Amino acid sequence: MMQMIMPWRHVFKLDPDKGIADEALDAVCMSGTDAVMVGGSSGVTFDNTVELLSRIRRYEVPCVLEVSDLEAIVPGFDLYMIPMVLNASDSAWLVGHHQRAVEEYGYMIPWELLVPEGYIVLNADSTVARLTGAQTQLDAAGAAAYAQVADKLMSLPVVYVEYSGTFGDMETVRHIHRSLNGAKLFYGGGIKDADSARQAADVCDTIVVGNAVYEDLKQALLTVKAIKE
Ligand SMILES: CC(C)=CCC/C(C)=C/CC/C(C)=C/CC/C(C)=C/CC/C(C)=C/CC/C(C)=C/CC/C(C)=C/COP(=O)(O)OP(=O)(O)O
Ligand SMILES: O=P(O)(O)OC[C@@H](O)CO
Ligand SMILES: [Mg+2]
Repeated sequence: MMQMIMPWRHVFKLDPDKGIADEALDAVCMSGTDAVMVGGSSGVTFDNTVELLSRIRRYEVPCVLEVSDLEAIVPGFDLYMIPMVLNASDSAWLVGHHQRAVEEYGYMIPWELLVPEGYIVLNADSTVARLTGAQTQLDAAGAAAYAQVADKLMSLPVVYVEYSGTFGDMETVRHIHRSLNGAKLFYGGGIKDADSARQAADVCDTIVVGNAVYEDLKQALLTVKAIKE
């Protein structure tokens, strides 16, 4: 599974809770992005996830599910990304829901398709920060320390710096990137055009573009070419 995510530089994240027209979905899937990630922090259900997956499956682009709800785990994705929120105030978001999922799914879990992600949530004003009670007041060294726990103590393959909804502090992201040995660094939050995509791509391994797809698709599509030139 690491072989699959290693070369990713660009990912579009689509939210099953948000509608997307066929034409827009076509543009996203044919954009040259490395993968489409399906996920959101609220309103994700089994039905809206199945519906989105079946539409994306008309295309060749890799399609992965970022699991956020036990009730919305749908078979048929290429990979399952499993967020573990390192700076959550409640350990349910670090390992609790995960323990319940493993107990429930047991032997049915295709472990080779699971990719754990060490999430560091840094935008206090985001749904995911509120949901998980994330301790977002971290300086660069504090955030990098979480990243090193994920990378060096927990051997997680991915660290995900999550500024969902706002463009983050790129110096913090650079600092985190430099502190990693083995883990790949994903960055998401507020990337909405070519310029913000280049800035973020400069300081991480993989950029994730979410809300921009729904807010200004034309600009969102420019993020692919911008970082692949
Ligand atoms: C046969 C078969 C396919 C079996 C399935 C195997 C499988 C995948 C088993 C599950 C194993 C497992 C360990 C599952 C974990 C279950 C779980 C519920 C874990 C909790 C995950 C978590 C920490 C969720 C919190 C929210 C979060 C971090 C979501 C990630 C996505 C995110 C941050 C989206 C941004 O949200 P958005 O809505 O876009 O935000 P804005 O409103 O700001 O835009
Ligand atoms: O929606 P945006 O702000 O682009 O963030 C992308 C992604 O990191 C959300 O989980
Ligand atoms: Mg979003």
